[in-house]
Amino acid sequence: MATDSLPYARERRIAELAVQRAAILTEAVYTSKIKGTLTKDDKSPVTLADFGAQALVLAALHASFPDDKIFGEEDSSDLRSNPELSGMVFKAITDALNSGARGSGESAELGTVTSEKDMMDYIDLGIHDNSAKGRVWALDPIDGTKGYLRGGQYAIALGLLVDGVVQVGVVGCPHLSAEEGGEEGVVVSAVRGQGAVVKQLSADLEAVASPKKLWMNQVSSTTEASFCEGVEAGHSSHDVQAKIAAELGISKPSVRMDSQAKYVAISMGQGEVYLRLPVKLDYEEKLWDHAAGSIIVQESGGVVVDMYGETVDFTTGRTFKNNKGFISAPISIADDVMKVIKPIAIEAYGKWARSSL
Ligand SMILES: Nc1ncnc2c1ncn2[C@@H]1O[C@H](COP(=O)(O)O)[C@@H](OP(=O)(O)O)[C@H]1O
Ligand SMILES: [Mg+2]
Ligand SMILES: [Mg+2]
Ligand SMILES: [Mg+2]
Repeated sequence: MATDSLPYARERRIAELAVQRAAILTEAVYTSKIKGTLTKDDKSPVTLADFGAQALVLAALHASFPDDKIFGEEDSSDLRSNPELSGMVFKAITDALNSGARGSGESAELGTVTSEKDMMDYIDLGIHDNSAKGRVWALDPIDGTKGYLRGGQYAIALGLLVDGVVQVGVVGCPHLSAEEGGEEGVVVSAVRGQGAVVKQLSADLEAVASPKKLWMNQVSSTTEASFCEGVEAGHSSHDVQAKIAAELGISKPSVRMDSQAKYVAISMGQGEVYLRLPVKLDYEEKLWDHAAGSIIVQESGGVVVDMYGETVDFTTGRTFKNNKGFISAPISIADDVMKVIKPIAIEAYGKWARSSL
């Protein structure tokens, strides 16, 4: 029986279990032929698994933390106008809950989804928009949907903010291994001040007595580093990133990977620097794309700042209004990395001012 004695132990435990449960659904849909893909208003894709995973995780948060507010990436409007898709999502949820896989099955702490109406109501618990005050969860039910559809990496990412500061982060990566050649499927979690750990996604998560602690490669020079970046050229500027890498003296080619698996990979020592420079300055990064991943890097001995070296400000609602470009690096080289990046960012994008200053 879990004791939940440390601060945020219960939040971490429930978040891990909710992510594990959602991953049963996303993996089942991943291996099936029908993904129910739609294109959202911003031209990005969403699948039936994004909706299903959001319903399952928010049902769990509602059951365990009914007073907390939630930011969820998706909403139910596409399902309410599309009964066929809604039925498919509900079937995927029922199948996942009845799958017999580790983490499925009845649990009072994780709640349940008993009807399509229930499902849509849970999905719509994610509409909150004030991140500055109180307890707010940020969920990305599938981060890297394009990667998910391509057969690449994806993540289920859940963070908890308290008064605008991320305190807990859990990221499940069904296609990432903790070690080369190791079993695919990890769930990484972090609590501020308590470090980050990794478990197998297939494990009995509550029974893992001493999960492996994460610590980034504290390389002594940027020339020893390798860097990762997104696969999608529309999500970050591969050109600016290549220029930065050259200035840092990084000779190894970049590792391209979708989703917050990048944050997780560098936390596990698979690469050191994560570069995410904007393609266009008018894009506002989403809170759920960074909340969970960033605390995992910080708790693994890393630094996460924006491309001007500024602290990331999580208080501005569903999108970041005070930061552009996200950079992660181990503490050992973070200052050297930022010395190189800041002038390149100013040259490429100008001196962008924080909106609230
Ligand atoms: N123009 C853009 N610039 C930066 N990020 C973008 C973007 N358009 C979409 N994204 C975000 O990039 C995320 C995926 O990141 P990556 O490219 O590292 O895999 C997407 O998450 P979702 O897949 O959850 O929608 C989406 O929120
Ligand atoms: Mg999306
Ligand atoms: Mg995302
Ligand atoms: Mg998403």
